[in-house]
Amino acid sequence: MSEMLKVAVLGAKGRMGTAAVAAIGAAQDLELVAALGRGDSLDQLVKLGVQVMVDLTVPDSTEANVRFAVDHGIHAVVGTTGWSAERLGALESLLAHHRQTGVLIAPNFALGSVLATRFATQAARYFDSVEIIELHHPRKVDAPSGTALRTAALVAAARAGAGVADAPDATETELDGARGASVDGIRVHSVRLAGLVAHQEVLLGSPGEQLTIRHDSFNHESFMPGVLLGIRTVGTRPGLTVGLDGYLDLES
Ligand SMILES: NC(=O)C1=CN([C@@H]2O[C@H](COP(=O)(O)OP(=O)(O)OC[C@H]3O[C@@H](n4cnc5c(N)ncnc54)[C@H](O)[C@@H]3O)[C@@H](O)[C@H]2O)C=CC1
Ligand SMILES: O=C(O)C1=N[C@H](C(=O)O)C[C@H](O)C1
Repeated sequence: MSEMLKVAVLGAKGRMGTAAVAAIGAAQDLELVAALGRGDSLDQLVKLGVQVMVDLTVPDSTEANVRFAVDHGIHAVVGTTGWSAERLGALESLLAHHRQTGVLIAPNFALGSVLATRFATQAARYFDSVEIIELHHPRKVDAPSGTALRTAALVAAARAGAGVADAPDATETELDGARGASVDGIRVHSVRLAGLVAHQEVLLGSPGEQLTIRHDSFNHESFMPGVLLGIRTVGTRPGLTVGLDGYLDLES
């Protein structure tokens, strides 16, 4: 029997961390050797011989956690939000000095969400207008969601690449925030509502028609197949991968 992969979860007592601890515990090829919370020393990762660290913490902590992992040759699977272009650039520079180490930054581990973002990116060039509505539980600390930021960036790049004009919008006066946030020119609206988990709609419109691409996560289990895929794959993909789609064969 091949050796089990030694895995640590950071943020183990949070909503995602709790689900990840259960999913890893149930996987026969993975060994959960550390379940860390805020204030726990990362030195334990080294002492325990952790091979893959899963970061499910908060935007303020994740960068330092991942840099520690990379510095110690530990692969990292990251679901935490807050990875700006600047942070990603700095991480790539660090990884250039640690060529065997892999990092996956996955704004969303739910396979349906990854597909929805892909479909929206494919559709974006064919419509005059695109806007994104993301809807989450009210305990979420960041807005817009990491998924919406990623979707907007990909949609904007697809439209720019195809030479699509800006979406029509005659707004002259606006109450602050009424038109949402502009992410690379794409309007993103954030809803926080008790009872929700994680949901997103991409609205695409042209005269006389509308296409809506919606994804719903109804619980945190929905993210776990993606987390497990990330853990099993990250060691075979040195360098930085942004988006779980990088580990999926979506072209066939
Ligand atoms: N990529 C994905 O599919 C998903 C990503 N997320 C993201 O994952 C992150 C966590 O989300 P939730 O679990 O809902 O949050 P949460 O607030 O329930 O859990 C975060 C946990 O991390 C702990 N923590 C904070 N700093 C830490 C540190 N330095 N070391 C260890 N633990 C630390 C907190 O004490 C808390 O227990 C958020 O950024 C969220 O947006 C959430 C759901 C899915
Ligand atoms: O905080 C959450 O809950 C989620 N965060 C991620 C995001 O910001 O996109 C992923 C998912 O939407 C749930």
